[in-house]
Amino acid sequence: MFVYTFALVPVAIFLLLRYIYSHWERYGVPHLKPEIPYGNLRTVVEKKESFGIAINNLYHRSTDRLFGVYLFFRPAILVRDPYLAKRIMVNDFQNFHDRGVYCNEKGDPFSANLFALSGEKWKNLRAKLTPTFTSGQLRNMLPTLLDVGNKLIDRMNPVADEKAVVDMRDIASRFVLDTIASVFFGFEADCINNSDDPFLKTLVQTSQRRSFVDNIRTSGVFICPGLLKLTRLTSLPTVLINFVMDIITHQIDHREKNKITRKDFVQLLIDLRRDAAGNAEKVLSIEQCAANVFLFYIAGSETSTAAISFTLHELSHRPEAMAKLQQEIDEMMERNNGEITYDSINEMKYLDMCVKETLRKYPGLPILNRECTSDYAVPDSDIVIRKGTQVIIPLLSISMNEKYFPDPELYSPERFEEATKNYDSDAYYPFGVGPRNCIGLRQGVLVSKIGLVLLLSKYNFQSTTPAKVEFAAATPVRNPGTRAQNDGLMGKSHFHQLNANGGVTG
Ligand code: HEM
Repeated sequence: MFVYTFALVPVAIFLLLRYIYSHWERYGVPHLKPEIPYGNLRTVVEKKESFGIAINNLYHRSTDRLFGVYLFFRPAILVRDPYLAKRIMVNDFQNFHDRGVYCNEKGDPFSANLFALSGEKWKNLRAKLTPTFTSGQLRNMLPTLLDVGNKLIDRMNPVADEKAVVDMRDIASRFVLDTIASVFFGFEADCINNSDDPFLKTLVQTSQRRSFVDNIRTSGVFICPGLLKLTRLTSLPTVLINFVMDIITHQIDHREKNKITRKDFVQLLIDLRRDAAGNAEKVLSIEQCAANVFLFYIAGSETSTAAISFTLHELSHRPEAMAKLQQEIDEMMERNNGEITYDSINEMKYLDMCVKETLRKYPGLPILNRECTSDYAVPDSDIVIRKGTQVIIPLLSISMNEKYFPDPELYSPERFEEATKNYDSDAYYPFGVGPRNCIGLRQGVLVSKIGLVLLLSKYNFQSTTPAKVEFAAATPVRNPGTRAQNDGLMGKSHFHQLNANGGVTG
C-alpha cells in the first residue's frame, strides 16, 4: 500500500504541473511554450540573464499584441502593444490598480509600502504622501541637495587635478546616497568620502547581498509572492529593518520632543503625523514611515545613479553633445552669477532632452507590472484578461523598438526637440503613467540634473569603456526602483578639468 502511495506522488506532481502549464492553452491565449519547472525563465535561474533582460528576450519571441508567459509557475500576460499598455495604466486603471507583488501587512509590516499595497490602502497612502512631493517641497529641499553637491565637487577636484581614471558610477551612487540620507532619512551621511559610512555599509551592502536566502526574498517579492508566505521569510533581512527603524524612530522622536524642524522629508512626515494626531485611521505609524522611507531609498537610489552615470557614459561617446550641454550650463551659470536655482535647472532644455534620452535607452525599471483586479476584455481582440492575472509591460523593449523610436541604439537627445520631435510620445513612459506612476519622478530628475550640472560645469569626461553597454547577467530580480540589468556595467570614466571660462582643456 505504502509503495503504491509513494509511486503516486510523482504522478500527482506531473499532473499538477501539466495543469499549471496548460493555463494559457485552456484560456485560448497565444503563448510561449514553457519548460518545467522554469516556465519561461530558465535563463534567469541559470544566471545567464537578469529578469529584465529575460523579459526583453521573450518580447522578441512573439509578434502578437499580447501573449501569455509563465514566470516560473505564475501565468502572466506580456503586453507588447505600447498603446494597450498605456490604456491599461491610464484609462482602464480601475481594472489594474494593483501590482500583485508580495505584501503582508501583519506578518511583515515593512513589506506594506506604497509600491506593494493594494486597493484602498494604496489609494489612502498615496493621497497622504503625494503632497510631500510637490515642486514647492522640492524647491525647499534644493539648498540641502546643493550642500551635498559641494561635497561632490570637493571629492572630484583632486581627482581631476591628477587626471585619474575613476569609476563614475560609484561616485554618482555615493552622491545620490548622501542626498537620500539627507532628504529622506533626515541626517547627513558622508558616503562620498567615507567607504565605511554606516549608511553605505549597512544599507547598501546588506540590500545588495545576494546569498541564496536573499535571492529567495527578491524572487518572492516580485515573481512568486507565495514563496515568502511558504518559507515564512520576511521580505528584508532583520538587520536592515532594525537599521532603518532605529534611524527613523530616533529622527521622529527627537524632533517631535524637541520641536526641531528641518527642510526635509522626515519633517513632512512629522507634519502629517501632527495633523492627523488623534485619528488612528489617518495617522501614519513610525513603522509605516520607516517602511516608506526605506522604499524611497530603494526606488530612488539606483534609478537616479543610473540616470547620471548613463548620461555621462553616452555623452563621453558623443563629445559634440557634451559640449552643447556644457555650453547651456555655462550660459545658465553666467546668467545666475554662478548659482544653481530651482528655476534655472528647469529652464535648461538640452539638459532635459539628455535626461529624457538616457531614461529612454536605460529606463530605471526594465519592466512595469500590474495585476488585473477585475476581468478585462481586451479592446479589438477576443482575449479576456482574468482577475488575478499578472500583466507585464516590457518598458526596455518598447523604448528600444524602432517603430516608436527611430534608430533606437543612437543616443540622440535631439529626438525630444519639440519642433522636430522624432519619437512616439504614446510609447514613452519611463516613470510609468496613470495614477500609479512614479511618485518621486520630480525628485529623481532634480537630483540627477543637479549631479550632471555640477559635474559638467567643471569637468570633461572621457570613457574607457565601449559605447555599447553589455548588461551583466545578474540576480533574479532586484528591489523596486533598481535596475537588475545594470549591474557592474559602467566601468570607468577618465575626465579632465575644464579651464576657468568653461572651455575644454587637453
Ligand atoms: C530617475 C529616477 C527614477 C526613475 C527612472 C523612476 C522610475 C519609476 C518607475 C518606472 C516606477 C513604476 C511606475 C509604474 O508602475 O507605473 C516607479 C514607481 C515608484 N517610484 Fe520611482 N523612479 C525614480 C525616482 C524615484 C525617487 C527619487 C523616488 C523616491 C521617492 C521614487 C519612488 C517611487 C515609488 C514610491 C514608486 C511606486 C509608486 C506607487 O505605486 O504608488 N522614484 N518609479
